[in-house]
Amino acid sequence: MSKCSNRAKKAIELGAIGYQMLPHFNKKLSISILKKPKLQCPVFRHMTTTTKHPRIPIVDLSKPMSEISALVHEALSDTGFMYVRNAAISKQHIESVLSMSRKFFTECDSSVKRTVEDPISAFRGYYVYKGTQSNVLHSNDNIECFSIGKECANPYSLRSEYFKRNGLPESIWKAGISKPNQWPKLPSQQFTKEFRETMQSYYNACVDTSTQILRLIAYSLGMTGEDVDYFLQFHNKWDCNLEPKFYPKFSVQKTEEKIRLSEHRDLTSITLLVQDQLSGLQVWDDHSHEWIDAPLSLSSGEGIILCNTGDFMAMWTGGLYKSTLHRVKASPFHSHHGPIEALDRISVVFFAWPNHEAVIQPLQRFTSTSHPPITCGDLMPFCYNNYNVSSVFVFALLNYLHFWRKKKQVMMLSFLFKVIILLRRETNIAISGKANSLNYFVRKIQFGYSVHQSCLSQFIKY
Ligand SMILES: O=C(O)CCC(=O)C(=O)O
Ligand SMILES: [Fe+2]
Repeated sequence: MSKCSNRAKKAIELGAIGYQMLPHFNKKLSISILKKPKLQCPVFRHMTTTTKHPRIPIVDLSKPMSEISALVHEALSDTGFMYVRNAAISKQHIESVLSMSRKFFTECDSSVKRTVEDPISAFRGYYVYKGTQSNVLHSNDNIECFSIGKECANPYSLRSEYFKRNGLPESIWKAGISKPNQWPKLPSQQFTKEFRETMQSYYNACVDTSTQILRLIAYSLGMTGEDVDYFLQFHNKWDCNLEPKFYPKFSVQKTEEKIRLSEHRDLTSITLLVQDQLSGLQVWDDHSHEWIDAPLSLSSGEGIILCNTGDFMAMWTGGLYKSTLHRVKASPFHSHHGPIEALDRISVVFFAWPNHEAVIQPLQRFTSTSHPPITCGDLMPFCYNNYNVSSVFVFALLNYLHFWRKKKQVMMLSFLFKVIILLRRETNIAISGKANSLNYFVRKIQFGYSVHQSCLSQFIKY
């Protein structure tokens, strides 16, 4: 595995830039399209064996920070992943959020889910996406999601500062991007109430846990006293996202490994994850060039959760704390007769983001990396499905020109193809009654362009 021919490397390099270009297929992958992954060989990654690895340590949050910070530093600068125990999320929290999510996904029929459908994927409501972006119709990689944001009387206030500062009229962002949580009316009143209470209380427990971890991260970077709250100032609105996911079960014909969610990095400060099956999540290990299983079992008797640092933490720390590729693999079991079954799976993911208007700059000791400051909200549009089309369109176009100059023919064609798809989509949106004003259209293009400019200069070297 360590050997990667130059030809393969080159091919990967070409492929890597355009990788996961369409954010509406997988919305958390945005930054991955902006930087060349440091990874050597995605093709070979698929060929490697998978091993369980002791390199993801368990950090006990009940211990003093001085005792655990070295372990945190080691884990986050190594794989960017660690398990935490004794967090503000209890075992009961985990059990109830997993069982409520399972109940919602498996017992509610599509008519109930449709009432909370989130067609523009603004991260509040129910939606389905393809985890591997496969174009094969029968590919079983649909992932059902139910997403909630911070529950508050006026969710628009969470992002208004950012959007006003950027001169975007409320009509563009208010109804779509900053909409309230969409709570489903479930088959019984009891279920409806419990579902909502469980989700909200789990969200709050995630906020408390993220607070603990962000302080611990600051400490592990050498900050003491009041400075351990350094990262909290950027998160004080807790405008984050909680997302239970359902990976349906399916039959596979061959014994080949089946990926259910493609490799990606998270556009977060930190991500917190629980899953209801022992296995599924895998983490790419840059040292051994292998996928590491990150098993996570409830049966361990403690409320252990998996935490990883995302792109924002990597920016703050000049890449010292990693934003590492990870993916979800199916857990197949062999029935004595008939085909192989891949088990269904529930995971609940909490994406902790900074406030939209928060300016992200490397910490002083990492300023040699000299990224220009960028706000969190500048990057988030890559996550918004509908809203974001122009940003992606402009991005694709500029990348296309960039490659054209470098005479990278293969990618040119691929980008051209993507540009055509996006153009078609954009035109449809502009023509449909939803966005019939030229002003809206032009604004989106301008916004997309400015996002592209800042992102490109920010991440191309990263
Ligand atoms: O479902 C999982 O275990 C992982 C999900 C994930 O990585 C993501 O949504 O970013
Ligand atoms: Fe992820």
